[in-house]
Amino acid sequence: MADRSQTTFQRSKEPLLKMAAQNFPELKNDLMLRAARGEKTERVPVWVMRQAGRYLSEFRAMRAENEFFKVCQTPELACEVTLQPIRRFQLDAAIIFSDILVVPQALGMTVEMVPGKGPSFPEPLKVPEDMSKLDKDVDVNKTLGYVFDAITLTRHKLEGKVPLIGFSGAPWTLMCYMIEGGGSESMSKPKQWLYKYEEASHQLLNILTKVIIDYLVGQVIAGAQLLQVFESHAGHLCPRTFHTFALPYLSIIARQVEEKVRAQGKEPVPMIIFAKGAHYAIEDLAQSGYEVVGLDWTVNPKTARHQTQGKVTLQGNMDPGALYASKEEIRTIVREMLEQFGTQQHIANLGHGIYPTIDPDHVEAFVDAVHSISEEINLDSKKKN
Ligand SMILES: Cc1c2[nH]c(c1CCC(=O)O)Cc1[nH]c(c(CCC(=O)O)c1C)Cc1[nH]c(c(CCC(=O)O)c1C)Cc1[nH]c(c(CCC(=O)O)c1C)C2
Repeated sequence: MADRSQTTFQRSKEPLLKMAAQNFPELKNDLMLRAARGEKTERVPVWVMRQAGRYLSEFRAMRAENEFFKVCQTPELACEVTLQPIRRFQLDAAIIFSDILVVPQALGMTVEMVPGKGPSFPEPLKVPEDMSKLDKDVDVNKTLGYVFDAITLTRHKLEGKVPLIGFSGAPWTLMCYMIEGGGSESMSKPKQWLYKYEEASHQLLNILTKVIIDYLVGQVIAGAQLLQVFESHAGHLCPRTFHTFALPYLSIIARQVEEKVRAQGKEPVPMIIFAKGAHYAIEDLAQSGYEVVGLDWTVNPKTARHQTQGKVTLQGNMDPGALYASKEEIRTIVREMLEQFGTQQHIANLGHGIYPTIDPDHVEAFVDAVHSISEEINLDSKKKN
C-alpha cells in the first residue's frame, strides 16, 4: 500500500498544501472513544447518523453549487460538509462526508445521484456473468485516495475537537445496490441472486469484502479514529440468509481490519456495526469482532443490553421521527431512552439516518438532552452509592 503519510492537496490558486497523516492535533474530547471501548464516561456521547445532510441549509447551499460526488471527491468540500454539524451542535464525533456507493464506483461501476430520487446505477449487475465487468483488483489508494485525503485534512481542521469516524457499506448492502441499481422497497433482484446464484453471490460478497477491508484500513492510516460498517439492508434478509450471506463477511471485516492495521504498526480503532433490521442477530453481532453494536429503532434497549451481557457498547436508537416532536417531548423521549440503556457502555444516536425535513433546532435539543440528562442520572447514582 502506498505511503500515505504525505498527502498533497491542489487547492485553487494556493500553494500545494502538504498535510501529513500524522502529528494530528491533540484530541480534546475522547468521550466517544472511551464509551466505544467500554470505559467509564461522565455523560453519554452522542452523534447522529447522516449528521451532514439536507436538513442543514449550509449543506443545501453547498449542494446547490456542487454535484454530490464532486463534494465526496474534493477533500476540501467533503471536509467543509463534515464540519458543518460540528459547528452547530455539541456533537461528540464527526463522520467523514462520503457515501457507501464510492466502493461500487471503485469496482468500476457508474453511480449517478439523481436529484429527488437518490443513487442510480445505469448498468447494474443483472446476471453473474456481469461480474466480469468489475475491476476486481482495486487499488484503494488510487480509486479511493480522495476519501483518505479528506479524512487527513478533516483531522487537522477538527483541531482535536472530537474524534473522526470513517465508514463503509457492508458487503450485502453494497451488493443490493449493485444488482438492484438503486434504492428499493423489496431489493427483490439481489434477493433473487441469493436463491438462484448462491455461488456467484458468495463470489461477489468476497470481492466486496476484500475491497471494504482495504478501504477501512486506508481510512485508519489516513486518520480515522473509529469505523462504522453500515449493513443498512440487513432488514431484507431473514435469520438464515443473514447468517449465510451477511454475518460471516461482517466478522471477517472486523477481524482482518484489526489485523491489517496492526501489521502497519498502527493501533486498531474501535469498530461499530450497524445492521438495520437484524434484531434477531444482536447476540451474534456482539461476538463478531466489533466493539459497538448499533441498534435500529425497533429494538428494545433493555432487551439488547440483556442479550449482549456487557460484552459490547450499544449505540442508538431513538426513532428519527421523534425529532418532529416538541423540544420538551424530545427531552422526555431521551430520558426514557437513557434509562432503558443505562448511562454506561452507551453511545446515543438515532435508530437510522436523520430525515432531510428535520428542524436543526430539534437536533440541538436532542444532543443537549442526551448530555444534560445523562450527567444528571450519573450524578444521582453517585449520590445514592
Ligand atoms: C453515512 C452516510 C451515507 N451517505 C451519506 C452519509 C452522511 C455522512 C455524514 O453525515 O457526513 C451522505 C449522503 N448520501 C446521499 C445523500 C443525499 C444526497 C443529496 O440529496 O444531497 C447524503 C447526504 C445519497 C444517498 N446515498 C444512499 C442513499 C439511500 C438510497 C436508498 O436506499 O433509497 C441516498 C439518498 C445510499 C447510502 N449511503 C449511505 C448509506 C448508509 C447510511 C444509511 O443507511 O442511511 C446508504 C444506504 C452512507
